[in-house]
Amino acid sequence: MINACKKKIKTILIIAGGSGGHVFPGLSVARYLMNHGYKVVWLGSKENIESQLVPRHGIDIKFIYMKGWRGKNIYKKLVTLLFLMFLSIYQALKIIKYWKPDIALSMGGYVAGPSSLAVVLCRIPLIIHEQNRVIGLTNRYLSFFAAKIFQGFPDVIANAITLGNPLRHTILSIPKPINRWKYRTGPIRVLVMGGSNGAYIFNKVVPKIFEQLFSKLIIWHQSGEKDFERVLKAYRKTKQKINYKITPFIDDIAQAYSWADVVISRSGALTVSEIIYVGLPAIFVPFPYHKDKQQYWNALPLMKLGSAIIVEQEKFTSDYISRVLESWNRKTLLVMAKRARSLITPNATKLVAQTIIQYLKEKKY
Ligand SMILES: CC(=O)N[C@H]1[C@@H](OP(=O)(O)OP(=O)(O)OC[C@H]2O[C@@H](n3ccc(=O)[nH]c3=O)[C@H](O)[C@@H]2O)O[C@H](CO)[C@@H](O)[C@@H]1O
Repeated sequence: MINACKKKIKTILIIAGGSGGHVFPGLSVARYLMNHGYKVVWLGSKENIESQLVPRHGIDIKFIYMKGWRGKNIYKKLVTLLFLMFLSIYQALKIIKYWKPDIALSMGGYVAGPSSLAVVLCRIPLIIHEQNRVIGLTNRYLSFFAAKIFQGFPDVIANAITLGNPLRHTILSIPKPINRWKYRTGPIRVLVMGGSNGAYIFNKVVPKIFEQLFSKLIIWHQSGEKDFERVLKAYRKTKQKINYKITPFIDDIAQAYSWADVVISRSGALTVSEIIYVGLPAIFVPFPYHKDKQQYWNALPLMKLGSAIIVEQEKFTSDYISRVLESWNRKTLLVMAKRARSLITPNATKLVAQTIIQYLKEKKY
């Protein structure tokens, strides 16, 4: 009798893995849902960023084995992919049957395909979220099975709801550019970000830019774990002891954004959304190996607005970027920062979480 009266806490399964661009927005939504009395569980993969980050937020995470399939031999690739696909769907099915979630939100990454198919096979409603300005292959197929489709930017998927990309609450509380810039003097502060794992091109070229402009710049360079020592050596070789800081991964990215005058960055969907929200001028170098050029499309509206420039990777040389940086001062940068903020959208974390909550209420799951 007592049990029958007890209200069951609804469980939301989040599927996201591989890189920050999928995991951080998932964590933002998870935090909101947990603060509103919902239980969140997570499916990811063991080798990636989510295995460390998610448990730190008090969320139960389980893993499936799924990898990317780059390689030259097409048959080998296909057989490996099929084998991995079946294995990971089987693993996901077992986990889902154990957790019995009421709904699943797939934020993408390698784990998204098999885990979301397992969700559909278990007849659990699936919501997918596309962060980029072009739809990825996995989401293209999953969209046929999804109960709802959310998108970060408008006009990407015909029947999707545009809710924006969920950002971390620490980023949402950064003051506006005009207030950040108010008492700022001294060299221009350049934040270098290569997506979740650092970018080799920045690691190779930016120390040379620093060598050319060291009296005019302070650099905070996110190198990725793999290249950290090499990048540190490259800066030390410049014989300058001050005005640079190298970090493999910046945990408190809000602090870095608040500090920066300008960002040199890849244009992953989340970084672009964060730069818009915070209001920061940028030099974007899109990841050049995506067939759909998603990072170029992510950055394009900012270039059109005049708050950023897009530099293709082969044109990212120390001479060219030094010239660009020298042509900017704090006054020009503030104008650019304000332009970026004109693309700001409402709080996507709240919108995504509230739409899920509403769906659960309407369907009485
Ligand atoms: C190479 C590749 O396939 N990249 C894709 C990947 O990007 P990836 O995850 O690398 O990049 P995103 O820009 O989307 O997200 C990076 C996230 O990590 C955070 N961060 C980064 C560095 C750091 O030191 N600290 C930190 O917190 C950023 O603030 C951001 O929240 O997923 C994105 C979202 O689908 C896509 O748009 C990208 O094209």
